[in-house]
Amino acid sequence: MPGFEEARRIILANVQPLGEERVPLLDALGRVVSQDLAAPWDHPLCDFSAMDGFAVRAADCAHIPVTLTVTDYLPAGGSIEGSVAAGCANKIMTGAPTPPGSDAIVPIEEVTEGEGTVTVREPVRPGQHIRRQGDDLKAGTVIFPAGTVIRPAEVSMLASMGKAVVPVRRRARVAILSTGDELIDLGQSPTRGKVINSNALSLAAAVRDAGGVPVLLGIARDNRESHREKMLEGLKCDVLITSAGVSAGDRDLVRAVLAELGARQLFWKIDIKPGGPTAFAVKDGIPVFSLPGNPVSTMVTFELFVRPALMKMMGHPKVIRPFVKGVLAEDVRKKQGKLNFIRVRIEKEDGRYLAYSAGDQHTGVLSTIVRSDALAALPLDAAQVPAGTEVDLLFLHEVDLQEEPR
Ligand SMILES: Nc1nc2c(c(=O)[nH]1)N[C@H]1C(S)=C(S)[C@@H](COP(=O)(O)OP(=O)(O)OC[C@H]3O[C@@H](n4cnc5c(N)ncnc54)[C@H](O)[C@@H]3O)O[C@H]1N2
Ligand code: MOO
Repeated sequence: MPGFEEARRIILANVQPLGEERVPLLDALGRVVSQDLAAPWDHPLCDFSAMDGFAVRAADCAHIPVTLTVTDYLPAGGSIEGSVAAGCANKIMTGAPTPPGSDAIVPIEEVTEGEGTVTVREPVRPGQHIRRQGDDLKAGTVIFPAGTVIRPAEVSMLASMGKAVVPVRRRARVAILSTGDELIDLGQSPTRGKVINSNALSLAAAVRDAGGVPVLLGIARDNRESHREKMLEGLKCDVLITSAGVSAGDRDLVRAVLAELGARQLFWKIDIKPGGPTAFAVKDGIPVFSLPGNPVSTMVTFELFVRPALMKMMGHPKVIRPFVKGVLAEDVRKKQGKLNFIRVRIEKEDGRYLAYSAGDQHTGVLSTIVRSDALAALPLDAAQVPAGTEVDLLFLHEVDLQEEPR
């Protein structure tokens, strides 16, 4: 039986980046560049003024104050015809190309304007307040190598380089299959013994949150035919996730039917809690995650195993959320012999993360995961972990956000 890291290693060794597609720039947000992208031109395209003021010849201003004749006006986006002769200046606005002849910009605050003249009052250094052509990027250099994640800053750079369409890794299409005769669809009223298929929704939300595209297959009933039919449909996607039917029950058919379909099982059961019965298989290159049905186990195993795999498939160079050190704020009992991931609330005290149990840790208890900020990894061999123990935390969301100041 693999442990947590070994199971994740096996999974990541068996998934590969998906193909690429070209998408409009804004749709590339959060996606990963699939080919090196070169700059088609210099950025900036030409020398330009970084200040509202006057384009001058620095040599004319060696002795200040000096009065120069204003021969042109160059607003950003306006005339680019100006030039600066000896003893002259052009009025220029931020962003306008610097006129030939000039080699410095004097900000408006450092001059006195007259009738067709300008008097420079402060010393002038050659090159001051001029942004140079190609300072940011030279034509032909790689703007972003393949593997770059596109965030708003990358969008800004790509837009200024004229990249209206960007090659990116495909989003993973992830088939989600729930199994079980007790399940009913969202929208139906539950009666005793029936359970709304919430796992399909929590998994779909998690897939979308990871940047993938969920494909909801509905419910496979507890018979081989129903499993087979739905699984064959799911195997047309990039990934298949099944929920439930993977432990030791008479009707736990998931692994058996996957085997009949020719899926190669790489492991079943992991030395962790929750998520012990998780299985992983591959069918013709399609990874199949069989997650335990208890709703919290489904969500936790998605975070631990499926999310990194989806990230790798979608081209992300970094796929593993790191553990962050924290301190257990209270004694916790745990199952010995398994790495336990308990749901915790986090408070910050003197710069340290303090972890409090978020409540009942049974894997059917949703209110505990709703209340929790992180999972705390409690070591394999312990049965009781005392308050004050340093623990690894896996954050489920941002915890350091602050309220608006009053
Ligand atoms: N004899 C053993 N019994 C169990 C073991 C074991 O090792 N030996 N493992 C336990 C653990 S741990 C877990 S976790 C569960 C996982 O079992 P399955 O994955 O086979 O899931 P089910 O038994 O079908 O369902 C468990 C639980 O989750 C509810 N469920 C299922 N699907 C959904 C869904 N789509 N949406 C919402 N809730 C769902 C289901 O009604 C059950 O309550 O097995 C233990 N047993
Ligand atoms: O390990 Mo099960 O996944 O605890 O609830």
